[in-house]
Amino acid sequence: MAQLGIARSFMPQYAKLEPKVRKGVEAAIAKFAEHTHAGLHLEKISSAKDPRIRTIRIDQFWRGVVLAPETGDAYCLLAVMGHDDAIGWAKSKKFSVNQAIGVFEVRDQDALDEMSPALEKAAEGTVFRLLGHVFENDLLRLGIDKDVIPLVRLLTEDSHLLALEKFLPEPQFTALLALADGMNVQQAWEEVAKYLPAEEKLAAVDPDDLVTAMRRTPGQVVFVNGPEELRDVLAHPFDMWRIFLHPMQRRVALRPSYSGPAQVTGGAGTGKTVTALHRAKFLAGKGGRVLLTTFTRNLSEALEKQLALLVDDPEVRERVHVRNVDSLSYSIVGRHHKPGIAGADVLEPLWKEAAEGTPFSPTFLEREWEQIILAQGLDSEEEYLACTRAGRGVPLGKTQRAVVWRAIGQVVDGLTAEGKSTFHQLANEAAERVDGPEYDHVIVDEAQDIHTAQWRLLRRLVAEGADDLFVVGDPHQRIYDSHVSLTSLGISVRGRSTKLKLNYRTTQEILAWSVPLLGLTPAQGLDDSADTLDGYRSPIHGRRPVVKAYPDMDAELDGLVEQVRTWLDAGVEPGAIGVAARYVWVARKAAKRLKEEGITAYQVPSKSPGVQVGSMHKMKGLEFRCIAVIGADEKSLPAAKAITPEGEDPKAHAQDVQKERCLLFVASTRARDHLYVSYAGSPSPFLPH
Ligand SMILES: Nc1ncnc2c1ncn2[C@@H]1O[C@H](COP(=O)(O)OP(=O)(O)OP(=O)(O)O)[C@@H](O)[C@H]1O
Repeated sequence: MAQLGIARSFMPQYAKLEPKVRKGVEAAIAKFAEHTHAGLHLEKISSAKDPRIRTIRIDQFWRGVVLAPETGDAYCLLAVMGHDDAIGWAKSKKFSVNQAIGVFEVRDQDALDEMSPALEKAAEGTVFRLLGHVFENDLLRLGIDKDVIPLVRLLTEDSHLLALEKFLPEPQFTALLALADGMNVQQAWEEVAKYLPAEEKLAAVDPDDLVTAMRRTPGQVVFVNGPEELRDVLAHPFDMWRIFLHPMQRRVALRPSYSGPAQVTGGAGTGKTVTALHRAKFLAGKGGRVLLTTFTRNLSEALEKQLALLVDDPEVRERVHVRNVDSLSYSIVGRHHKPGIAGADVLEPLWKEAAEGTPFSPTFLEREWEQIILAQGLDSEEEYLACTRAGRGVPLGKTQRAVVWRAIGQVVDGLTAEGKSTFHQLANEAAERVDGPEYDHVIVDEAQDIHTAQWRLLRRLVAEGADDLFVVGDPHQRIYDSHVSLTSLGISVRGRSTKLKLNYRTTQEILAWSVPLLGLTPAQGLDDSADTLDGYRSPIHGRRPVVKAYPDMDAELDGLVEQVRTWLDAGVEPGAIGVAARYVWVARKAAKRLKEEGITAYQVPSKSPGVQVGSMHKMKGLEFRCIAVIGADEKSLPAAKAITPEGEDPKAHAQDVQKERCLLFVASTRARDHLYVSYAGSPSPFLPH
């Protein structure tokens, strides 16, 4: 039986085929299993850049593109396209084994050849060369193909190098980008080494052995063993994350063991959740009981769905318990008594009343409670008087602390009288009530927004040791008040932290627009170190975001309706369109207007198939093909109500402004293909000028 590899490039094309054509493809693939090399009718292509490329007939119109190495009985299915496109695609590609790291690589040789004259012309006018300082031997050591080096020698500008990204294999492009960014050869090698196969020691690299190279590159080619595995791969062509992990994701998710807590960070859309899901499957597959937790219920529901796609074995699935942190606290406390949850209707008047007659605002008091008293689990006035108030911007003397303690006590008593608590109080109670570890592994997604009290609970749910905690988050997406220091909770991820940099969701154009929204303040990581988005990028390209100004809200909503109609007319499914606003009332108004115009729209989270409209907070962790961010005006972003006055607490003020920036960033980076931003009146100061 022949060995059959399916390439990553094949999947999105297969996903778009009509069911009838898919059947044809499946029948053609089945032949691979039945035949040996000689028995298959594979057509050679004249004047192809690589002599090993073939096509296979699916029907009159469709062709599969197959790589058939000269020796052995292995094939790789690379693409499925209409006849002419298939021939054009197949002719242009060249396949090779990376000489430094032994992985399988594809490059678009036609495109590179076509670029060459333009680069030569640009190089004629200057002696400067972007990579002129790098020796040829070093380029080869970094895995740059010797046939590519002449082109590299012509580069005079960063933009020329960036133009090669689409046509070069990723490890080679990464090496060149690192060198162009000013890294030395050793530093560039560290970037390339991220693509090293998982093998402990790389065997000698044979430039002609494409099959071994393919097997070493599971992010690009998956070999199927038998019809069942093939059926499984073909059953979910849209969900490539199930099978084709990036080498970094694979290394992090499938590492046999971490000696203690591990952390994965990375900008929006870099596949952190995907990595967490694979880690959960991996650990449960080894027999462990896994808690996979996240921030909200709709996020935990999304995790459940993805896990169902990823894990076939019911016994393994059974061992992964998916629960958002609030419902976890609720159910643990619920073992002892039925908790009552205090909403804003209860809390707001209590804080207002407590602040009266004190020099402090209700927000200041609430923050002091959340960030100091609940976060440190302080139970008595003595403890509060003696505690350090790291993170707060205004020092409080003993007398002031006594006033604050009394005011907060009044709120807590008010809640107790009503039989209610907040979720953070509940987390504290749950942490006290658990008898001991209930899981072997705890995996936390959206970790940046988990409150310290909730961390204490999570810490208690798993015994300290190897593979206890796997923490996944992005401090640039912090949209709540939790400024957690894992180190201060005794959770050290030192030496076990990885950053993902490649965005899988959003186009480079959307990223380039969105990242500056975050401003210049570096984000504080959960491990207390500054976190930057250096190297964060996307290989996908598309349209630039559109920013529209309107005279008033009515006109802005008309503009929204027009934009949503344009997307719908272009064939975008209603459920793949998201509309985000800073305020819930604006989101409601937008949904109402869309409905009045005959467009089905629902508030997020909704399972119904319509345009998904919601506040920016509700957009956390979700993704859409198209996003409209509305109400991005100066009064809404930052939202005055959410900002502590600078005079009251400068630190809290700065954190609040940053949180508002993050919100806009989160909303904008939910878009896969299109981002539309609008405002009425004056624009938010966060928008690019
Ligand atoms: N290896 C992969 N192959 C294909 N698609 C991937 C891969 N990894 C992630 N993706 C896709 O990229 C998108 C973003 O992934 P994911 O939600 O895991 O990112 P994230 O870092 O958690 O994002 P955010 O922080 O914005 O919530 C998803 O559509 C996911 O399916």
